[in-house]
Amino acid sequence: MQDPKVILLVSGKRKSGKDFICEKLKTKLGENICSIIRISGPLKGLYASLHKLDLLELMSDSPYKEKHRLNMIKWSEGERDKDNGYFCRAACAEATVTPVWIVSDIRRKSDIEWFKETYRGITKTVRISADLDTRKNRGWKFTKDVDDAPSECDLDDFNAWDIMLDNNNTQQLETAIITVLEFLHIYTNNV
Ligand SMILES: Nc1ncnc2c1ncn2[C@@H]1O[C@H](COP(=O)(O)OP(=O)(O)OP(=O)(O)O)[C@@H](O)[C@H]1O
Repeated sequence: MQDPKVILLVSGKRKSGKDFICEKLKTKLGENICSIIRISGPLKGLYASLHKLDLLELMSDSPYKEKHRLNMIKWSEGERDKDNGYFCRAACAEATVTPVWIVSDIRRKSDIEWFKETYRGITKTVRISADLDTRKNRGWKFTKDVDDAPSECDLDDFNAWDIMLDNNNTQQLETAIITVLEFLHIYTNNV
C-alpha cells in the first residue's frame, strides 16, 4: 500500500479549534487529497470487540458508556504503556490513503515519535493556539483529571513545532489556513 506524501500532526489545547481548522483544511483540499485521522478513532471499537461489548451503546451518551468509561481508559493506558504505537497503528491501518493525512488529535510526545519513526521524512507538526478567554468563550471550563492529565498537558513543553497557528478570530483563521496550504505546497508536488 502506498503511503501519503505529507502527514500533518495537529495538536492544541481543548477548544483551540483543532477540529474546526482540520475540517476547513479538508474542505479546501478536497477528500481525494486529504483525510482526517483520529488516533482515538479505533479505541472504542477495539475495546468493544475485545470485551464483547455493544459498540453503538459504547459510542452513545448512555449509562452503558459511563459504566465502561473508566475501565476503557485504564485499558487504553495499559495498552499504550506496553506499546506506544498501538492506537496510532490502528488508526493508520483503517485510514484511506490520500496524499495528505491530517492527524487531528496528537496528544503525546510518544504519538509524534511514533509517526516520525514510522513515516520518516513526511511528518510535520502543527500546534494550534487560542487565548484562554477565546477558549472559554467556546465553552472550555477547567475540568479536573482532564485538563491536568497527561493527555492534555504532555505537549505543553514540546517546542519543535514545524508550524504554529493562532486561532482567536476569523482573520487569524484565514491566515492559518493560508499558512498550511502554502506549507503543503512546498512539501508536495500535486497538492
Ligand atoms: N476561528 C474560529 N471562528 C469561529 N469559531 C471557531 C473558530 N475556531 C473554533 N471555533 C469553534 O470553537 C468550538 C471549539 O472548536 P473545536 O471543536 O474545533 O476545538 P477543539 O480544539 O477540537 O476542541 P476539543 O479538544 O475540545 O475537541 C467549535 O464550536 C468551533 O466551531
